[in-house]
Amino acid sequence: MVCTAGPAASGALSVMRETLGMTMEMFIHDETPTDEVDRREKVLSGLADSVRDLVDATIRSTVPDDELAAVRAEVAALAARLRRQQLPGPAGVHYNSEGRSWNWGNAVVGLGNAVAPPVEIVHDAFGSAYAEMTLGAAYEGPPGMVHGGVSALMLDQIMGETASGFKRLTMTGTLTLRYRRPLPLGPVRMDARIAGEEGRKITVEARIGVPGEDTAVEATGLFLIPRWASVDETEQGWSRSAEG
Ligand SMILES: CCCCCCCCCC(=O)SCCNC(=O)CCNC(=O)[C@H](O)C(C)(C)COP(=O)(O)OP(=O)(O)OC[C@H]1O[C@@H](n2cnc3c(N)ncnc32)[C@H](O)[C@@H]1OP(=O)(O)O
Repeated sequence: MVCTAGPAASGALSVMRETLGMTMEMFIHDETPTDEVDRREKVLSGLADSVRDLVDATIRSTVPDDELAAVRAEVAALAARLRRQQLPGPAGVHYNSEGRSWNWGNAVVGLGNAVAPPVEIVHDAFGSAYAEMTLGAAYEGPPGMVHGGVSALMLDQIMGETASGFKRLTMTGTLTLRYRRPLPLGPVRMDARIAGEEGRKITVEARIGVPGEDTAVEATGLFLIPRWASVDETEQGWSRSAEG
Protein backbone atom coordinates (compact mmCIF):
# COMPACT_ATOMS: atom_id res chain seq x y z
CA MET A 1 0.00 0.00 0.00
CA VAL A 2 1.22 3.46 -0.83
CA CYS A 3 -0.04 6.77 0.45
CA THR A 4 -0.72 9.39 -2.14
CA ALA A 5 -0.59 13.13 -1.85
CA GLY A 6 -2.73 14.56 -4.64
CA PRO A 7 -2.19 17.83 -6.46
CA ALA A 8 -3.96 19.78 -3.72
CA ALA A 9 -1.30 18.61 -1.33
CA SER A 10 1.16 21.05 -2.79
CA GLY A 11 -0.11 23.83 -0.48
CA ALA A 12 0.52 21.81 2.67
CA LEU A 13 3.74 20.49 1.25
CA SER A 14 5.09 23.94 0.46
CA VAL A 15 4.30 25.08 4.01
CA MET A 16 6.16 22.01 5.27
CA ARG A 17 9.14 22.82 3.08
CA GLU A 18 9.26 26.42 4.24
CA THR A 19 8.91 25.41 7.85
CA LEU A 20 11.21 22.47 8.04
CA GLY A 21 13.69 23.35 5.32
CA MET A 22 15.77 20.55 3.90
CA THR A 23 14.01 17.76 5.78
CA MET A 24 10.71 18.35 4.06
CA GLU A 25 12.45 18.96 0.73
CA MET A 26 12.17 15.19 0.66
CA PHE A 27 8.54 15.67 -0.55
CA ILE A 28 9.24 15.89 -4.25
CA HIS A 29 6.78 16.94 -6.96
CA ASP A 30 7.74 14.52 -9.73
CA GLU A 31 5.78 14.26 -12.98
CA THR A 32 6.86 10.71 -13.77
CA PRO A 33 3.72 9.13 -15.33
CA THR A 34 1.92 6.66 -13.07
CA ASP A 35 2.44 3.70 -15.40
CA GLU A 36 6.19 4.31 -15.34
CA VAL A 37 6.12 4.57 -11.54
CA ASP A 38 4.19 1.30 -11.34
CA ARG A 39 6.66 -0.44 -13.63
CA ARG A 40 9.71 0.78 -11.75
CA GLU A 41 8.12 -0.05 -8.39
CA LYS A 42 7.51 -3.63 -9.44
CA VAL A 43 11.12 -4.15 -10.50
CA LEU A 44 12.55 -2.32 -7.48
CA SER A 45 10.37 -4.17 -4.97
CA GLY A 46 11.45 -7.45 -6.56
CA LEU A 47 15.07 -6.48 -5.98
CA ALA A 48 14.30 -5.42 -2.39
CA ASP A 49 12.67 -8.83 -1.79
CA SER A 50 15.83 -10.56 -3.01
CA VAL A 51 18.06 -8.35 -0.83
CA ARG A 52 15.80 -9.09 2.17
CA ASP A 53 16.31 -12.77 1.44
CA LEU A 54 20.06 -12.12 1.27
CA VAL A 55 19.95 -10.48 4.72
CA ASP A 56 18.15 -13.49 6.17
CA ALA A 57 20.55 -15.88 4.43
CA THR A 58 23.54 -13.91 5.76
CA ILE A 59 22.31 -14.10 9.34
CA ARG A 60 21.54 -17.79 9.17
CA SER A 61 24.28 -19.10 6.89
CA THR A 62 26.68 -21.71 8.28
CA VAL A 63 28.83 -22.07 5.14
CA PRO A 64 32.63 -22.06 5.69
CA ASP A 65 34.53 -18.79 6.17
CA ASP A 66 36.10 -18.81 2.70
CA GLU A 67 32.65 -19.16 1.16
CA LEU A 68 31.43 -16.20 3.23
CA ALA A 69 34.40 -14.17 1.96
CA ALA A 70 33.66 -15.16 -1.65
CA VAL A 71 30.01 -14.16 -1.30
CA ARG A 72 31.11 -10.86 0.23
CA ALA A 73 33.16 -10.06 -2.88
CA GLU A 74 30.20 -10.80 -5.14
CA VAL A 75 27.85 -8.67 -3.03
CA ALA A 76 30.36 -5.79 -3.12
CA ALA A 77 30.44 -6.04 -6.92
CA LEU A 78 26.63 -5.91 -7.06
CA ALA A 79 26.54 -2.84 -4.80
CA ALA A 80 29.07 -1.14 -7.07
CA ARG A 81 26.81 -1.82 -10.08
CA LEU A 82 23.84 -0.20 -8.33
CA ARG A 83 25.95 2.79 -7.30
CA ARG A 84 26.80 3.63 -10.89
CA GLN A 85 23.64 5.73 -10.91
CA GLN A 86 22.04 6.79 -7.66
CA LEU A 87 20.31 9.56 -5.71
CA PRO A 88 22.46 11.97 -3.71
CA GLY A 89 20.56 11.14 -0.49
CA PRO A 90 17.47 9.31 0.82
CA ALA A 91 14.56 8.45 -1.46
CA GLY A 92 12.03 10.85 0.14
CA VAL A 93 8.37 10.94 -0.87
CA HIS A 94 7.49 11.68 -4.50
CA TYR A 95 4.08 12.61 -5.87
CA ASN A 96 2.72 13.40 -9.33
CA SER A 97 -0.32 15.38 -10.50
CA GLU A 98 -2.23 12.15 -11.14
CA GLY A 99 -2.49 11.60 -7.37
CA ARG A 100 0.14 8.85 -7.28
CA SER A 101 2.81 9.01 -4.62
CA TRP A 102 5.68 6.70 -3.82
CA ASN A 103 7.84 6.44 -0.74
CA TRP A 104 10.19 3.62 -1.62
CA GLY A 105 12.66 4.29 1.19
CA ASN A 106 10.23 4.29 4.16
CA ALA A 107 11.58 2.18 7.03
CA VAL A 108 8.36 0.17 7.36
CA VAL A 109 6.39 0.34 4.11
CA GLY A 110 9.09 1.36 1.60
CA LEU A 111 8.81 -1.06 -1.30
CA GLY A 112 12.42 -0.41 -2.28
CA ASN A 113 13.74 -0.86 1.24
CA ALA A 114 15.06 -4.32 2.05
CA VAL A 115 15.43 -3.29 5.71
CA ALA A 116 11.67 -2.72 5.92
CA PRO A 117 9.68 -5.83 6.75
CA PRO A 118 7.26 -6.65 3.94
CA VAL A 119 4.18 -4.92 5.33
CA GLU A 120 0.92 -4.03 3.67
CA ILE A 121 -1.24 -1.85 5.91
CA VAL A 122 -4.96 -2.08 5.20
CA HIS A 123 -7.13 0.90 6.14
CA ASP A 124 -10.88 1.06 6.44
CA ALA A 125 -13.02 4.14 6.11
CA PHE A 126 -13.67 4.40 9.82
CA GLY A 127 -10.29 5.34 11.24
CA SER A 128 -8.89 1.88 11.81
CA ALA A 129 -6.23 -0.25 10.16
CA TYR A 130 -4.54 -3.62 10.39
CA ALA A 131 -1.55 -5.41 8.96
CA GLU A 132 -0.30 -8.95 8.95
CA MET A 133 3.31 -9.84 8.27
CA THR A 134 6.02 -12.31 9.09
CA LEU A 135 9.03 -11.09 11.06
CA GLY A 136 12.09 -13.27 10.57
CA ALA A 137 15.64 -13.50 11.88
CA ALA A 138 16.49 -9.89 10.91
CA TYR A 139 14.10 -8.54 13.53
CA GLU A 140 15.32 -10.51 16.54
CA GLY A 141 15.82 -8.97 19.97
CA PRO A 142 15.60 -11.48 22.81
CA PRO A 143 16.41 -14.95 21.43
CA GLY A 144 13.64 -16.01 19.07
CA MET A 145 11.63 -12.87 19.90
CA VAL A 146 10.87 -9.66 18.04
CA HIS A 147 13.09 -6.74 19.11
CA GLY A 148 11.08 -4.26 21.19
CA GLY A 149 12.26 -1.39 19.02
CA VAL A 150 10.97 -3.17 15.93
CA SER A 151 7.52 -3.50 17.53
CA ALA A 152 7.64 0.23 18.30
CA LEU A 153 8.69 1.05 14.73
CA MET A 154 5.91 -1.00 13.21
CA LEU A 155 3.30 0.38 15.60
CA ASP A 156 4.42 3.98 15.00
CA GLN A 157 3.88 3.54 11.26
CA ILE A 158 0.41 1.99 11.44
CA MET A 159 -0.65 4.48 14.11
CA GLY A 160 0.71 7.44 12.12
CA GLU A 161 -1.11 6.32 9.01
CA THR A 162 -4.30 5.81 11.02
CA ALA A 163 -4.08 9.29 12.57
CA SER A 164 -3.38 10.84 9.19
CA GLY A 165 -5.98 8.87 7.26
CA PHE A 166 -4.02 10.14 4.25
CA LYS A 167 -6.13 13.29 4.46
CA ARG A 168 -3.98 15.40 6.78
CA LEU A 169 -0.41 15.65 7.94
CA THR A 170 0.24 14.26 11.41
CA MET A 171 3.44 13.64 13.34
CA THR A 172 4.08 11.42 16.31
CA GLY A 173 4.10 13.54 19.47
CA THR A 174 4.12 10.89 22.17
CA LEU A 175 4.17 7.11 21.89
CA THR A 176 3.55 4.99 25.00
CA LEU A 177 4.16 1.26 24.83
CA ARG A 178 3.37 -1.52 27.26
CA TYR A 179 5.25 -4.73 26.55
CA ARG A 180 2.90 -7.28 28.07
CA ARG A 181 4.56 -10.47 26.84
CA PRO A 182 7.39 -11.44 24.49
CA LEU A 183 6.47 -11.56 20.82
CA PRO A 184 7.90 -14.60 19.01
CA LEU A 185 9.40 -14.17 15.55
CA GLY A 186 7.03 -15.43 12.88
CA PRO A 187 3.57 -14.31 11.83
CA VAL A 188 2.32 -11.18 13.62
CA ARG A 189 -0.66 -8.90 13.32
CA MET A 190 -1.12 -5.23 14.20
CA ASP A 191 -4.37 -3.36 14.70
CA ALA A 192 -4.86 0.38 15.20
CA ARG A 193 -7.79 2.72 15.65
CA ILE A 194 -8.46 6.35 16.37
CA ALA A 195 -9.53 6.60 20.01
CA GLY A 196 -10.17 10.32 20.12
CA GLU A 197 -9.64 13.68 18.47
CA GLU A 198 -9.43 17.14 19.93
CA GLY A 199 -8.36 19.99 17.72
CA ARG A 200 -4.92 19.21 16.35
CA LYS A 201 -4.47 16.20 18.67
CA ILE A 202 -5.40 12.70 17.55
CA THR A 203 -5.13 9.80 20.00
CA VAL A 204 -4.55 6.38 18.45
CA GLU A 205 -4.57 3.01 20.18
CA ALA A 206 -2.88 -0.04 18.72
CA ARG A 207 -1.64 -3.53 19.45
CA ILE A 208 0.70 -6.10 18.01
CA GLY A 209 0.73 -9.82 18.70
CA VAL A 210 0.60 -13.30 17.27
CA PRO A 211 -2.58 -13.54 15.16
CA GLY A 212 -5.45 -14.85 17.25
CA GLU A 213 -3.50 -14.69 20.52
CA ASP A 214 -3.28 -12.21 23.40
CA THR A 215 -1.71 -8.83 22.78
CA ALA A 216 2.07 -8.75 23.13
CA VAL A 217 2.54 -4.99 22.96
CA GLU A 218 -0.13 -2.34 23.37
CA ALA A 219 0.40 1.26 22.39
CA THR A 220 -1.22 4.63 22.82
CA GLY A 221 -0.02 7.55 20.76
CA LEU A 222 -0.71 11.23 20.55
CA PHE A 223 -0.35 12.41 16.98
CA LEU A 224 -0.30 16.12 16.25
CA ILE A 225 -1.25 18.11 13.22
CA PRO A 226 1.65 20.55 13.39
CA ARG A 227 0.81 24.17 14.11
CA TRP A 228 2.17 25.13 10.67
CA ALA A 229 -0.09 22.69 8.77
CA SER A 230 -3.69 23.85 9.20
CA VAL A 231 -6.41 21.20 9.40
CA ASP A 232 -8.32 22.74 6.46
CA GLU A 233 -5.30 22.72 4.25
CA THR A 234 -4.17 19.21 5.06
CA GLU A 235 -7.69 17.77 4.83
CA GLN A 236 -7.93 19.10 1.28
CA GLY A 237 -4.48 17.99 0.47
CA TRP A 238 -3.97 14.36 1.44
CA SER A 239 -5.43 11.35 -0.30
CA ARG A 240 -4.45 7.77 -0.74
CA SER A 241 -4.50 5.09 -3.34
CA ALA A 242 -5.56 1.54 -2.65
CA GLU A 243 -2.64 -0.14 -4.31
CA GLY A 244 1.03 0.33 -4.67
C1 LIG B 1 0.26 10.18 5.16
C2 LIG B 1 1.49 9.61 5.65
C3 LIG B 1 1.40 8.75 6.87
C4 LIG B 1 2.74 8.68 7.47
C5 LIG B 1 2.87 7.77 8.67
C6 LIG B 1 4.20 8.00 9.26
C7 LIG B 1 4.40 7.24 10.53
C8 LIG B 1 5.67 7.67 11.18
C9 LIG B 1 5.43 8.85 12.08
C10 LIG B 1 6.70 9.42 12.59
O1 LIG B 1 7.62 8.73 12.90
S1 LIG B 1 6.78 11.15 12.70
C11 LIG B 1 8.47 11.38 13.24
C12 LIG B 1 8.58 11.46 14.74
N1 LIG B 1 7.94 12.68 15.26
C13 LIG B 1 8.55 13.88 15.12
O2 LIG B 1 9.60 14.01 14.56
C14 LIG B 1 7.80 15.05 15.70
C15 LIG B 1 8.78 16.12 16.20
N2 LIG B 1 8.01 17.17 16.90
C16 LIG B 1 7.46 18.19 16.19
O3 LIG B 1 7.63 18.33 14.98
C17 LIG B 1 6.58 19.12 16.96
O4 LIG B 1 6.97 19.11 18.31
C18 LIG B 1 5.08 18.73 16.86
C19 LIG B 1 4.64 18.87 15.38
C20 LIG B 1 4.81 17.30 17.34
C21 LIG B 1 4.26 19.69 17.72
O5 LIG B 1 4.61 20.99 17.37
P1 LIG B 1 3.53 22.14 17.35
O6 LIG B 1 4.27 23.43 17.24
O7 LIG B 1 2.46 21.90 16.33
O8 LIG B 1 2.86 21.99 18.81
P2 LIG B 1 2.40 23.14 19.78
O9 LIG B 1 3.58 23.65 20.55
O10 LIG B 1 1.56 24.14 19.04
O11 LIG B 1 1.52 22.35 20.83
C22 LIG B 1 0.15 22.03 20.54
C23 LIG B 1 -0.37 21.20 21.68
O12 LIG B 1 0.22 19.90 21.60
C24 LIG B 1 1.00 19.62 22.79
N3 LIG B 1 2.21 18.97 22.34
C25 LIG B 1 3.17 19.46 21.57
N4 LIG B 1 4.12 18.55 21.33
C26 LIG B 1 3.74 17.45 21.99
C27 LIG B 1 4.31 16.16 22.13
N5 LIG B 1 5.45 15.85 21.56
N6 LIG B 1 3.63 15.26 22.86
C28 LIG B 1 2.47 15.58 23.46
N7 LIG B 1 1.88 16.79 23.35
C29 LIG B 1 2.52 17.70 22.63
C30 LIG B 1 1.28 20.99 23.37
O13 LIG B 1 1.50 20.89 24.76
C31 LIG B 1 0.01 21.72 23.05
O14 LIG B 1 -1.01 21.32 23.95
P3 LIG B 1 -2.14 22.33 24.46
O15 LIG B 1 -2.87 22.76 23.21
O16 LIG B 1 -2.98 21.51 25.41
O17 LIG B 1 -1.41 23.45 25.13
